[in-house]
Amino acid sequence: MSSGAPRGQGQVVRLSRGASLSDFADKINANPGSLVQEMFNLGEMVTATQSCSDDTLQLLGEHLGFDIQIVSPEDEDRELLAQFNIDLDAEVAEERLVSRAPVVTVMGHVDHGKTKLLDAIRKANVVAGEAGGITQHIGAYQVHVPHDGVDRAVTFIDTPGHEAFTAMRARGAQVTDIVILVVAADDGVMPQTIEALNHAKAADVPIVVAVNKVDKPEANPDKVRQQLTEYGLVAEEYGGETMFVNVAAKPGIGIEELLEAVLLTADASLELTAPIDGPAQGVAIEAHLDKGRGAVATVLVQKGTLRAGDSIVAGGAHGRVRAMLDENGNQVAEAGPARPVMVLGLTAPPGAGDTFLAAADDRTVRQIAEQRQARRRAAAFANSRGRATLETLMEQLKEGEKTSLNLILKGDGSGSVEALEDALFSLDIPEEVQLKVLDRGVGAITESNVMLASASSEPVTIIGFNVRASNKVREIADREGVEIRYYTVIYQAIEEIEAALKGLLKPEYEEVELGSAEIRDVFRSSKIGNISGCIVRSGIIRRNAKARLLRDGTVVADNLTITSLKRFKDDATEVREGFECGLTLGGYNNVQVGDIIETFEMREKVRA
Ligand SMILES: Nc1nc2c(ncn2[C@@H]2O[C@H](COP(=O)(O)OP(=O)(O)OP(=O)(O)O)[C@@H](O)[C@H]2O)c(=O)[nH]1
Repeated sequence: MSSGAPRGQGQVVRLSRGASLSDFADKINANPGSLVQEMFNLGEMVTATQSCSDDTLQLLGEHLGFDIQIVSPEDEDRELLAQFNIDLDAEVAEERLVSRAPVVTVMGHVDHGKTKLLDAIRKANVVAGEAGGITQHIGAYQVHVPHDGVDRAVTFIDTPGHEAFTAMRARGAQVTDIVILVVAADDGVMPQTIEALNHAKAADVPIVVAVNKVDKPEANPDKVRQQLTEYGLVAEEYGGETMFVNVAAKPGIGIEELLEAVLLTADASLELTAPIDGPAQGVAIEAHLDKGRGAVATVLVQKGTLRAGDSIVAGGAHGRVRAMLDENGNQVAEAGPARPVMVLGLTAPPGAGDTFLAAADDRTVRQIAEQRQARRRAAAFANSRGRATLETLMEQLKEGEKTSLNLILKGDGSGSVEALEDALFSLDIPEEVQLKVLDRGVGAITESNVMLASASSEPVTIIGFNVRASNKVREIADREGVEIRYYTVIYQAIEEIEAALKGLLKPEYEEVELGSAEIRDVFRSSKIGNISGCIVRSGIIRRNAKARLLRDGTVVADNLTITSLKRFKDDATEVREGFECGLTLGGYNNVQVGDIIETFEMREKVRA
């Protein structure tokens, strides 16, 4: 069947990642319908406006005789800047480089003392008599440390935890040079310690371990050292390369030693230099809208020097630097590399991790900002769904490509996660596939799991074993193109992964979520068992639909059916988001206030 789509003779067609057939059609002056038809002939049902995977675009391009070049958002931005003669990666002559302060992020398990440590570091450094002396939280601060008789600066990102770290990395911003991993000596290595460690490793950032709370009688700092060897962090005193420092953030003990360790680690493993002259470039750390002052953004200068009066663009915002303030609320006239400053004068708050740069004039920065905004709107519209899935893995294998299967495992108990991992690694894995588990942990699938997957250079699949992701986390996964697969029995997970590895994966049915409801009240009925009084949180709840019950993000019962559904006294077939209803789950009675009921249908999967 001929579609009337034009044929190319190897002409190059550049398409943005996640482009639709309609975008492709625009570039080759074709009717979008003709490309839909071509795809159909090739065995794929794709609509004209749906965002396509790289593979789909390549397949169609090859079929029609075009040389498809897919351009990433970062490349596009570089090209945009090149139109204004700006090259962020331009080589800088050696003699223009000066050494700069290391930029440090503090990560660790909940309550292990990240916030206290950041406070202690800042306090230890407040110079007596400094004007104002009132420190402000601006998202980052710099301290000065005497080191070998020289005054050295260290910059701290003042947002503890790995959320900010991964959010920035997901946007391609490498801000952190060193991670301080805080581990409480009375608690030892905990799940988020490992998570933080994995984030740092994935980013290839050296780690200094702060063994905190050593003032507590039950503190056991040696145990922390021992525990971390299992994760490849071997203390120097044990013959390894990682510096461990005992600290007590609350009374402020060991802070100087910790700063010393940061500088030693920086000097040993990093070459931290940047040009101090030239227009400033860097990253936005955090930003908000202030009633009186308008958009307020903390930026970290990475190259060049930022001055009051400069025209800057940060993400899709632009403006002229009206004033710059440091972490003590003092006005500063200029900020060089590794210096964080709060900037007033932007048209809107940029996103954390957005790059900023100073340019020649107001007109240039306005034009860059406008073009970025237009591009973001287009990208949001196309909502990239070019996701890597077990299915794509299988396709790659069929074509004999070498590939890797990267997983993050989350489960309802550490036993089940270990069992799953053991079973995975005992599979007969084909030579062409490298199986990697990037992270593992107990509990619901979190935003930070998704961000780690999204920031990874290779596609990552998150496996949820008896645990789920909240709607918000699911939305983020969709937006970032991260695949999440849920299982309730280990062998099913193993079977599917093995099938994908052997190129046999052919799931015929998929679960389509209908909606979710929260239990607000439980009524006991001697006749029909427990009735759950619910509010529908999303989608619809339908009678006879399949359901599962979640408590704190963990599946407590699966394979349930909504056997009766009522609105007030009347039977209902379905109840929509925002409305209340009463329902029963067959004979299942172990329901509690606060539980979430998720309902779904099994639908035949549309496959090429
Ligand atoms: N004894 C003692 N207590 C500490 C020390 N450092 C922190 N704490 C206490 O530990 C608790 C948690 O400290 P935070 O700094 O809030 O911990 P965090 O890691 O920032 O916690 P989240 O923000 O919840 O992740 C607080 O009650 C602190 O007072 C320490 O060195 N010694």
